[in-house]
Amino acid sequence: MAEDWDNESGDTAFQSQSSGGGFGSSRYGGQTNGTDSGGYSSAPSLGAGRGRGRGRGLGAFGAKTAQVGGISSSNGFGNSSSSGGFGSSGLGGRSQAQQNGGGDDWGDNRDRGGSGSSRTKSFGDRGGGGFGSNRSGGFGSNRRDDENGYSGGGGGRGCYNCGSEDHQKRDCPEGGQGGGGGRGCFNCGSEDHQKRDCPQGGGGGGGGGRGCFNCGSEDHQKRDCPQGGGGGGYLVTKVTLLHTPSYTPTMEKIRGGGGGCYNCGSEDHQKRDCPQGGGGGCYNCGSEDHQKRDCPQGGGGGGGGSGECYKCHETGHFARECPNADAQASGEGGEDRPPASVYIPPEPSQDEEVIFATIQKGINFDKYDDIPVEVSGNNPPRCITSFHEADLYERVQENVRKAKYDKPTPVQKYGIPIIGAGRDLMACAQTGSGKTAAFLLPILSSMLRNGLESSALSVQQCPQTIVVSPTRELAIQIYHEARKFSHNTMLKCVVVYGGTKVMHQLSQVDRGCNLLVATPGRLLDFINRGKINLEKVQFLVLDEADRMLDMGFGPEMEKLVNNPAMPKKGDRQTLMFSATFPNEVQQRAADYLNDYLFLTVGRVGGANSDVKQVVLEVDNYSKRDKLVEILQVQPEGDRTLVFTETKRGADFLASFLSQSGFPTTSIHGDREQREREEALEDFKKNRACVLVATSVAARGLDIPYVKHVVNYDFPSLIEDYVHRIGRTGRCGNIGLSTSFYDPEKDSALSRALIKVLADAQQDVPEFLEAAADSAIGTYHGNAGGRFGGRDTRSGPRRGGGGSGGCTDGFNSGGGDADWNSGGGGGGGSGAQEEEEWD
Ligand SMILES: Nc1ncnc2c1ncn2[C@@H]1O[C@H](COP(=O)(O)OP(=O)(O)OP(=O)(O)O)[C@@H](O)[C@H]1O
Repeated sequence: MAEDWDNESGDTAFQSQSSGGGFGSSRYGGQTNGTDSGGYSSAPSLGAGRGRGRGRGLGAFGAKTAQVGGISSSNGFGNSSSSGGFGSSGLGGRSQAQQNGGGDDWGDNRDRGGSGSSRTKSFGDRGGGGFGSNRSGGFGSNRRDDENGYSGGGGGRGCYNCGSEDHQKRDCPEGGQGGGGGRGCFNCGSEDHQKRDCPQGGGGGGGGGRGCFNCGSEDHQKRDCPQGGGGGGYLVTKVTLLHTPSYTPTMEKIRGGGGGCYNCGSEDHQKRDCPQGGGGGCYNCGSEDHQKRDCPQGGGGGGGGSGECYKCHETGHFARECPNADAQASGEGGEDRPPASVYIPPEPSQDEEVIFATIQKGINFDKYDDIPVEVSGNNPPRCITSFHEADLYERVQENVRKAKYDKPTPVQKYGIPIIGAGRDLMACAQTGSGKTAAFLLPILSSMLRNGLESSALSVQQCPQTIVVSPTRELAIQIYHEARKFSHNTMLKCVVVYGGTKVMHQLSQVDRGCNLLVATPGRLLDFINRGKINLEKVQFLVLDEADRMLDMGFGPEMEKLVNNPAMPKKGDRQTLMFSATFPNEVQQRAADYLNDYLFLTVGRVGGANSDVKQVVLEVDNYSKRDKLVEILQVQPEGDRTLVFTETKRGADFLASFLSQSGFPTTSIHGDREQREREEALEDFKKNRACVLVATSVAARGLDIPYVKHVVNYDFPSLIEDYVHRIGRTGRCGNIGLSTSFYDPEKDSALSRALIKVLADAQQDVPEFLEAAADSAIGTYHGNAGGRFGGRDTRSGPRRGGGGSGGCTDGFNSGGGDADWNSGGGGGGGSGAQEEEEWD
């Protein structure tokens, strides 16, 4: 589950806390990654120094053309609140240097960068260099001819020159000295002499630039610099990973040349005098019991000491007490991954046109009415047929009109009265069919009618509604929907999610909070801080509920519902929504629900039938060509969303597509939150017509004009497939999905895929049938009987209680025998649903 997002091969090498030096040196040399396009590297994944020093590094990037330029993490250098985080960066690389001379520009800047800088030539061309720390801790060596394109991280003991643990640098048989472990001269790159003998003169240790590392002048050395000495570095301030040909990252010196404090950035004092603390305890493991040099965990790079937790980078606790540790481990949508969250999201628009902007209904919107619906459980209320019948609060009704919702979708027709009647609900309806409004409209109406509780003056906020979402972007989207429907009311909606500055979001909550949308890690953090109190919760909503209850988020949800302040089930309303609900998750969900109704629109876990599904047999080596072929015939203005399984794969592909003439951006869990939001915005605004994404964008996102979803890599779970292709074909619009099926890798899902295709009346290719015949396993999905075809309470061969019927003759029971519809009103038997293949 979470591994889609955060546990990717190739990244793990960078993640060891104990080995990650504070000086996160990184290099993806020009040709090392095997792409024609030269070495694009995923900046975050290059964060060799992600360890103690949080130096994710400015990702090295060797691109063939200068315009394509290098994208890299915004954070590496000079993380403002940490002494660490000097990510050595190599922008340039062999091909850039050779073809464009582009390396010079970058190199000049970096040469002056002081700590963490390295010479242009060092990367991709010569290796060498790669650290130049004059302060604490780690280093990352960049070795020449490193075909894997990476070396660094440093921080270990042993020789800083050749990396061997058998000796120290001073005894290194390979010679070398000064900063960086390269052979030959660190100043001019020649292998004929050492830097001390360099005829071109040369700088001090660490980087080998000429002249002063502080101010760049060639007239003096750093130690004599009239501007004072110290660190410095460069930050990529333009962080949008928009791989357009015209893109050029902007470099800006931060903490430039200033000696000053490595902890808080102030130039008034040194780190040791920093009033903000700064590194009590061990920089390696965070313990206060010892210093880094005594750390029993060994390793350790530089950095640290910011007073923030090393795991989640929030203040107020150490890593060992981190309340977000579980969320970290689970890899929630990239939730709370380092580096420190300093991002302040833009204020939402007050412009009504923006607030009420929505996807236009498509030609199949009215066909929603043909989809069979079932409600099982005790005494379901009657469904509604129009918003007028919905008994919405007047202002909410008005906002529904402004949003141009003139008719409810099935999940709204059934869901709104169920929630309005105070019942718990587990609702499953196809992607893009309006589940968000199905829960928001009755909740907002109820809150407004029954009185709002929060006060901007309270130290603690007691929201009456909590909506949890598995990804940050989905949380933001739900928040905007809540704002839309509560427009012109006193009701206060707030969103909190990881990757953003904690203080900022605390201040948002302080303004008053009736409805809180949140990702789990940040929510639990705010609860632990005493900022959010759950005692007034009336509505607890789990959007993408099956995801929220699976192995990844299950523990967080457990903590949430078991919080002593949370009203017990029965005293709160618990509402769960998703397009997929595997049986085992349904069973887990039941623990949180009280006498709930189970609403299904269409088949549980079925794909949206407005999406044409094409499956192509494409082996790994042909995927790129095939994708280009597809994009070449894509009509102008259409957006294409391409899914890969790994974050690094997403970055490689995004870079490749950009260089192939398709403006492309990417979103995944290793990107800064600012980058993620900008990427999405670029895609929405068509500045990039292709978005390459991992599963972090698979669920819930409602992006206009996405006409085509491409599964470049097949997902590992059939539910992910259903959600991914559901990013198109929304709200009655027609969409297209193309999935590359690699027989070498994807056969385990062949049967589940056939079922999804057949259920949605799609063509099943012969190669897939053949694969399914020989596939091992008989389950629909790889977890065994995952697709809940019905309410699991009903047992085999039993229909649910059926709904009370719908006045417009909705097929709420006793419908098409193919569907597991309950007997109308009074229960009765429905057709047997196939839950498993065998
Ligand atoms: N009754 C309606 N009339 C017109 N448009 C609607 C209506 N209900 C929802 N929509 C629009 O349909 C789109 C999809 O809605 P929503 O995002 O709630 O779908 P969803 O079922 O939650 O999808 P997913 O399963 O992907 O999360 C949105 O743009 C929403 O504004």
